[in-house]
Amino acid sequence: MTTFNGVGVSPGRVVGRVRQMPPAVSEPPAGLPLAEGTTPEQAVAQLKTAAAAVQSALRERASGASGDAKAVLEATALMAADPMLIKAATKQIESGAAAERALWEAAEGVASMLLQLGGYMAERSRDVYDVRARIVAELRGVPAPGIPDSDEPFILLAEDLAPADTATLDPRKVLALVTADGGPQSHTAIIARALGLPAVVAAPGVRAIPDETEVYVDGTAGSLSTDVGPAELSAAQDWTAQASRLSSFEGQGALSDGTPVPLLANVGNAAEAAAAAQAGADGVGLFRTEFLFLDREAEPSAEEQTAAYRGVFDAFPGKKVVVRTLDAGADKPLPFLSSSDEPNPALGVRGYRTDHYRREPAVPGVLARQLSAIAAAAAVGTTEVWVMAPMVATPVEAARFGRLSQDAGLKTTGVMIEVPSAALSTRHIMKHVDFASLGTNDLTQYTMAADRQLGPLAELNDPWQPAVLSLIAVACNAAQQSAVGQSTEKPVGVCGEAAADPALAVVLVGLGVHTLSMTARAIPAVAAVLQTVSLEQARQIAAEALQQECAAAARASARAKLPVLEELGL
Ligand SMILES: C=C(OP(=O)(O)O)C(=O)O
Ligand SMILES: [Mg+2]
Repeated sequence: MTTFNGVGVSPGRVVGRVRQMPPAVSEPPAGLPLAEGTTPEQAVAQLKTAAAAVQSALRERASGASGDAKAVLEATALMAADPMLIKAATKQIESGAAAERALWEAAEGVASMLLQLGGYMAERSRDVYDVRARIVAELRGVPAPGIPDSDEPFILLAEDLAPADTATLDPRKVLALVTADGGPQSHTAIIARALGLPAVVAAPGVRAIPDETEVYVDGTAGSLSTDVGPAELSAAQDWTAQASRLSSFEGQGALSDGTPVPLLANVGNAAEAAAAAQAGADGVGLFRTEFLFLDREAEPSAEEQTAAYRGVFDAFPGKKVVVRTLDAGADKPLPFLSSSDEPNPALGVRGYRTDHYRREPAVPGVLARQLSAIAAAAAVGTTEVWVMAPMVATPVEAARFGRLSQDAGLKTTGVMIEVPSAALSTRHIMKHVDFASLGTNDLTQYTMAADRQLGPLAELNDPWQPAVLSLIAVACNAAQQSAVGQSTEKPVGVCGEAAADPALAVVLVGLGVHTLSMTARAIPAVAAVLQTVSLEQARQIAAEALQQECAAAARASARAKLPVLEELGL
């Protein structure tokens, strides 16, 4: 029997056959000449045949897809036989370059031209890079990059998933995700939870499993086993039955004694907001606004921003939507805001810092203009709009952000507590803002000094680490202390992935967190577990977890007090 252990990041148990994600296509060496014995005419013909094959494969996939995936595939299929691309490559082949190198350079030229045009055209540069990789793979006779195509549902094994891969990830085809790399806060993990797919990350060795091998994946335990017997088959069947019981949620999040715990959604655009409202979310606890800014040459106009924010607000009339201002930095550089030359992007000019600690060539005022656009969108309709800044490290920054927001006409302002210094300064920070939201993804990476993207550090990058729980406790206690003598306590929420772990959700509430925001998919399971404990019990469970020496012990101590997890297969 062979078992591969990793970190379980999305619950569920399935049995299925695996498909390996092909490796990324490497760049053909610069100056690679035509192969001996190949004429330029032959190379051009090979290129055209490869481009046509890629186009028809993409068209076929598009015909079987729907929604966003269909649109992505159709746009990419069109690009595969783009005359401009083929013409530019032909020219290079005629001057002696190998077809794959010629295409690589031609595509670079087309993509940078599209990027210069900006807006919609700039977004098409992604399609150019995608077809380039596919045509080069076809010329080399290796599998096409990206999610494999299959008529049968399969378990996807990969190194890690890039954001672009997930656009074509069809949850009806992919039964589970297991990656050799990637941490609990990686893109793979976030997508798996959003789609409700069982997933394991940081499981070294799984890339050697041959395609079509039947395996059992346990996304709760974080394991993959090639030994599939009656016990595994029945565990998978039980999960399917339980999953359908946990697929919907109505009403409001609350503990067994009636203590309300609003369950909010993390969203990134209007479509996700509509889906979250449908799933019963009580509002939005984290609206990530990056989607509008990434891959853009210039800052989006006030009108465009206002329309995009309205799209999200409209999904939650009369409810709360917490908008997080732009969180970009050297890891996601924007030409008008940040530079890409920092040695340590996670510790650099990121999030709120891009406003106050701005460096050339960034333009000033991006944050103030974003706040005005949010205020303009909030002025119409009944949505209760709150704003918060990411990456705030000091009370002084919190005060500056509060003033900027109020100047823009926004009433309820807050900050994310995702840097240890902010957690330790909560008492002072709360004097300047109306609420705080704990970003446990970054709080964990900064507390543990462990890059959240790195699979090998997954054990450190675990929000169950007692040091992380201690900082959360410090922040919650300080928020409570700062309310002494006041009529109401300023709310402290959690909007990191920790909120989506039902056992950790209980601990967070026990530590003093008021609201939990997560991917909408996770809400039914979190709601089901929260309603089995009283506030007093949650406090005891949290106190015990806090006493433990390591993440595994903290998790085990909480789980032992929550028998409902076992009953629900979570
Ligand atoms: C919610 C968070 O923000 P992001 O994942 O977008 O950095 C966090 O850091 O926990
Ligand atoms: Mg963060």
